[in-house]
Amino acid sequence: MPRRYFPMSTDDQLRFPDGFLWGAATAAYQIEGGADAEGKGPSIWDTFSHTPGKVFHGDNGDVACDSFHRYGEDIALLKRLGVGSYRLSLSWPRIQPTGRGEVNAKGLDYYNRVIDGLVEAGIEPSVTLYHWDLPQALQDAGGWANRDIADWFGEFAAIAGEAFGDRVSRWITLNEPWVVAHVGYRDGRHAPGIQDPALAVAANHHLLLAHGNAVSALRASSAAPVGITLNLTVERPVTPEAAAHAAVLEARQNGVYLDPIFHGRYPELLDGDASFSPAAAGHVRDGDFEIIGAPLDFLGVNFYAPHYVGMLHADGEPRRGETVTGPDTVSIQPDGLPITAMNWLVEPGSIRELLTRIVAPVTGALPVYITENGSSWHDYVTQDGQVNDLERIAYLRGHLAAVHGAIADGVPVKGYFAWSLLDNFEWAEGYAKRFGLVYVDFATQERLLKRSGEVYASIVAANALPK
Ligand SMILES: OC[C@H]1NNC[C@@H](O)[C@@H]1O
Repeated sequence: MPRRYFPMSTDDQLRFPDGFLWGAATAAYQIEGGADAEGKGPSIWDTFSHTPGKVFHGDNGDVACDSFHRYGEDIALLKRLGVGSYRLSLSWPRIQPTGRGEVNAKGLDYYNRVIDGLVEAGIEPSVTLYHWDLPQALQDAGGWANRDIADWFGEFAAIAGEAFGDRVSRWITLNEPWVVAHVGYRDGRHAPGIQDPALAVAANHHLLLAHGNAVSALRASSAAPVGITLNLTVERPVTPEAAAHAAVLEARQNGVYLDPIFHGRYPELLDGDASFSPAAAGHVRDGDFEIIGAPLDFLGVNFYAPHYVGMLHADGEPRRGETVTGPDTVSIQPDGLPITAMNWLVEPGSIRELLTRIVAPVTGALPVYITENGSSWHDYVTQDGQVNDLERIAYLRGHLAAVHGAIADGVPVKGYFAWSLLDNFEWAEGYAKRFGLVYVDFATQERLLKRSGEVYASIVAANALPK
């Protein structure tokens, strides 16, 4: 990657390039509530969260942050942050209650209100078509394991493009398809709660076909740029012997999306592995890679933490900080690295490694947006009504400095969306894990800007990070 120098840093701060897009992100099921309001159909997360034992504390998204009613408050908070864009997602079953055919006009009305409110506030709507809340009726027809879903999703994308395409500033087809396929269909921790590797690998491929169909549908109905958001992993081997395993893990999470989209194939490293490669499992048909490889205008990258991997000791006993992950492999929590409330490592340099070692060699000059980055901590409101989330501030500063470094390395990162605007429904963790720049009191729905939100607002205003 050619090193490029531009006046990015003065003595006391790290300046981001002119026009760098600052944003904040949420997702429909995590904030809206209104689970059956105004014609919305059930999603797989409505079903899953109401299934005993699936979500911590029995939490569900029936009300969440009540953004179905309080989106005006959310827009006011975005204005307070001074961000240029808001990344929101559309609830497919709010727009198509059964996922196919009939369109719910009141569902379109809701998103028109939100999008119009953003435009009026001078905030660009960055819209994710799918952020995990599949219409239950489509899951009843096989969900992402049914190849027909690629057409159903293309139909939904066309409806969204025609309804909102004149005001949306950028489209993201899918959020984290790896999580959809492998957490939803392989280990079952997320909706629909299936544990079947064969269905997971089928879902992996059908998500990509759906993505390709959505790109075409959006191109036909909207002039806005189109991309996809992938949660990519940085696997760090702690010994030379673990390097091969680390490479396989990166192929299983990164390669199974980056390679089909940008190289028209699945990772060669997974050839013959039918439990991870859709090609080896026989799902690839003639013409598929032409659909999947539809040219994009940007790549969205979600990143939170690296993973350290090693080989199990000869005695078969995991050492302190090691968790067995296979017959001879372990994941490792290195001493001395902070961990968040989610038990994720805090290691800011890893986002720079992700962008320079994994993303840039694939995307080249294609614009990249950090569409999610953030951290969860045990936040609380002090007697004087403050949330002094100093750990989140440290995480934010560290990762922004690392993104700044990646830009200086020549990676064309064009924007950063903090995850998340609000504390919200953190999937299987329910409301126990807070990621927001804004604290939400779920009993009263009051929103309170945290110290990290104030710091983020000052970084956005300066387009720079104080050293
Ligand atoms: O776990 C934090 C976030 N990760 N990416 C997807 C989002 O929906 C999650 O809340």
